[in-house]
Amino acid sequence: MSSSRRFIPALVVLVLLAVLPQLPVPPFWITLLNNIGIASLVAIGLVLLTGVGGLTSFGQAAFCGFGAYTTAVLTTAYGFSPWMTLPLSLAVGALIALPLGLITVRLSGHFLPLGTLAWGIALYYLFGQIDLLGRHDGIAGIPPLSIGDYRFMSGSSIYYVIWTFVILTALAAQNLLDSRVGRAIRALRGGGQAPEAFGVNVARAKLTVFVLAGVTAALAGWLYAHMQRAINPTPFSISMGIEYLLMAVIGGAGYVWGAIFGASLVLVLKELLQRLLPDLIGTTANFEMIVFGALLVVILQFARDGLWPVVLRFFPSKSSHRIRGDAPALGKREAPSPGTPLIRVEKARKTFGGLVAVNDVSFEVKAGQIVGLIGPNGAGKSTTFDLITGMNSLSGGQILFEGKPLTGRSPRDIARQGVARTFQHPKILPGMSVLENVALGAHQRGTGGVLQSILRLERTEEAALMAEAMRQLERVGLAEFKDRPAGDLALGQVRILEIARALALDPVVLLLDEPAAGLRYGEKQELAALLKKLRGEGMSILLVEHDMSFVMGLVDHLVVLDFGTRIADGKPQEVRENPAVIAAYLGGTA
Ligand SMILES: Nc1ncnc2c1ncn2[C@@H]1O[C@H](COP(=O)(O)OP(=O)(O)OP(=O)(O)O)[C@@H](O)[C@H]1O
Repeated sequence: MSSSRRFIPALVVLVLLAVLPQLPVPPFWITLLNNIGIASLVAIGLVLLTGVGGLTSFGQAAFCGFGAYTTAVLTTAYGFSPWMTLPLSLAVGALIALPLGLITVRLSGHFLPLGTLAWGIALYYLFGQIDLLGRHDGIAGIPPLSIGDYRFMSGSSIYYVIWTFVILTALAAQNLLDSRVGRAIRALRGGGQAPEAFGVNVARAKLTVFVLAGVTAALAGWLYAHMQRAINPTPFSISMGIEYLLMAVIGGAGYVWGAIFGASLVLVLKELLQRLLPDLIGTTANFEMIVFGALLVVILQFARDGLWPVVLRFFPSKSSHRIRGDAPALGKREAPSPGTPLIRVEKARKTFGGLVAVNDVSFEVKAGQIVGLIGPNGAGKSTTFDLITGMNSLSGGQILFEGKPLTGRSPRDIARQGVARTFQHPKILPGMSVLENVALGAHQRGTGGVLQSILRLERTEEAALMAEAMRQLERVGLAEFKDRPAGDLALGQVRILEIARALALDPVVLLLDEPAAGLRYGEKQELAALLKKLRGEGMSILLVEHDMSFVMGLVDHLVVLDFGTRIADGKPQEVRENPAVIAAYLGGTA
C-alpha cells in the first residue's frame, strides 16, 4: 500500500543494515545494533499489545526471561541444539502468557498495568530463586547458534540472525494488523462492549494479542541467550520492562516500524547519556532514567502517537485499498419473507433498584417494516434497546428473535443471529479507514486466524471481506470516502458509516439508536431516504428516536413509551392522534 516515496528510504535502510557489519565501524556499533534488534522484538510485541490493543504491560521483560531460560536450560543441561529450542522457547512464552493473560486482560483501567507490574516483579524474583535456573548467578556456557560447521560466535555474525528475525517479525505484525484478526485487535481501542456488538470476541482478541506479545518477547529472550551465551535474572527485571514500554511509546505506540525506531532511539540515547552524564554531573548513578522520564513527558505532550508518525510526515504516502474484482462473495443469510415476526418483545421489564425503567412493555417488529420506538426523555427507550441487543439483562418478561428467546445471550451472539445495531454516540475507530471500519462489521463472516493472517494465507477471504465492505459503502453512498480516516467524516456521515458497518453483518434486522440525533436538516433527509431505500431492499429496521417529524414520514409502525410504559402502539397517524400520546409526549404540537 505504500508508495515509492516510502519504498526507497526503506530500501536504503535495509541495504545499510546489510552492509554495516562489513564496513570498518567500531565493534560497539554492532553490539549496540544487536541490542537494538533484540529490544525491537519486545517493542514490536508491545506495539501490538499496548499501542494497538490499548493494553499496557510493564512485564514484558519476564517473557524474555522465559524464552532465554528455556533455551539456556535445554541446551546446557539436556544437550538440545539451539535451533530445536526455538519453538520450545516460543511455546513456553505462549503457555505462560495464556494463563497470565486470562487473569490480566480482565482487569480494566489502571488495574491492568498494575497487574503486569505485579507479575513482572514476581517472575523476576522467581528466576533468581530457582536452582535449575542457577539462581542469581544464572546459567553460563550456552552454545552459540550454528548452521552446519558455521558458528554465529561474533557480534557481526549473529547480527544477521537477529535482524532477519526483527524484519520477519515486523512484517508478520504488519500482515496481522492488515487482516480480520488485526482489525479485531485494533477495535479493542474502541473500548467496552461496542466491538462485541459488531461481532468481535473482545476477550479472545485481547488474549490473542497478549500471547503474541509474550511470544515475540520470548523470541527476543532466545536470541539474547545465544548472543550473550550466559544469562542471569538482571535483564529480565521490571526496570527493563519499563524501558521496553518506553521504546514502544516513544517510537509510536501504534506503529510496527516505530517499535524499531523507538528501540534505536532509547538505546542510542542511553549509550550516549551513560558516557556523557558522568562527565557533566560528576557521578555515575543511573541518571539516564531521569532524562528518559523527562523525554517521555515532553514527547507525550507534543507527539501523543510517538515519534514515528512525525518521521512518516517526511515521506507522505497515499494509501488506497484496492478492491479485487475477482473477490468471491461472502455467504448470505436467507431473507425472511415480508410480514414474518422478527423481534417480539413480550412484557419486557427492567428495574434499577426501585426504579422501573421498562414496565412490562410488549411490541413486535415484522420483516420489511420500519418500527419507531419513541417517547420523552427517560421514557425507557435506550433501556429497551439495550435489552434487545443483550447489553442489559431483563428483570422480567422475554424477548424473542425469529421465535427463539434472546434471554441470556451475549451481544456478540445476538449480533451473530442477525441483529445489527448502531450507537447513539457513534463508536467508530477514527484512525482506521472508512472501509476498514465497515469491514469490522463483517468480522463474523470470515474465519481467518492469526497464523493464516501472518502468512497472508487468508488473502482470498480478506478480499471478499473488503469487497463486501465496499458493497455496503456503495449501498449507503459513502464509497468515495473509503480510504479516508473515519475520524475525518462529519457526524451525519459517521452515522451512515455505522449503518454500513451494521449492514456488513448481513443482518436480518437493523437496530438504530437515535440515528438522527445531532444531524442537520439536510442530513436527516438523506438518512430518511437511505432508510426507506433499505426497507425497499427488504431490510427490517427498529429505530429509537426523539425527533417526531423524522419518524412520522418514515416508519410503518410506532411504539410510544412514557415512564417505562407503552402508552400507544400503531400506525404513525393513529398514534399522532392518540390523546395519551398528545398529553405525554407531543403536547400541543401534534
Ligand atoms: N444503568 C442504570 N441505572 C439506573 N437507572 C437507569 C440506568 N439506565 C437507565 N436508567 C433510568 O431508567 C430510565 C429510562 O432511561 P432510558 O435511558 O432508557 O430512557 P430514554 O427514553 O432512552 O431517554 P433518553 O431519550 O433521555 O435517552 C431513566 O429514568 C434512567 O435514569
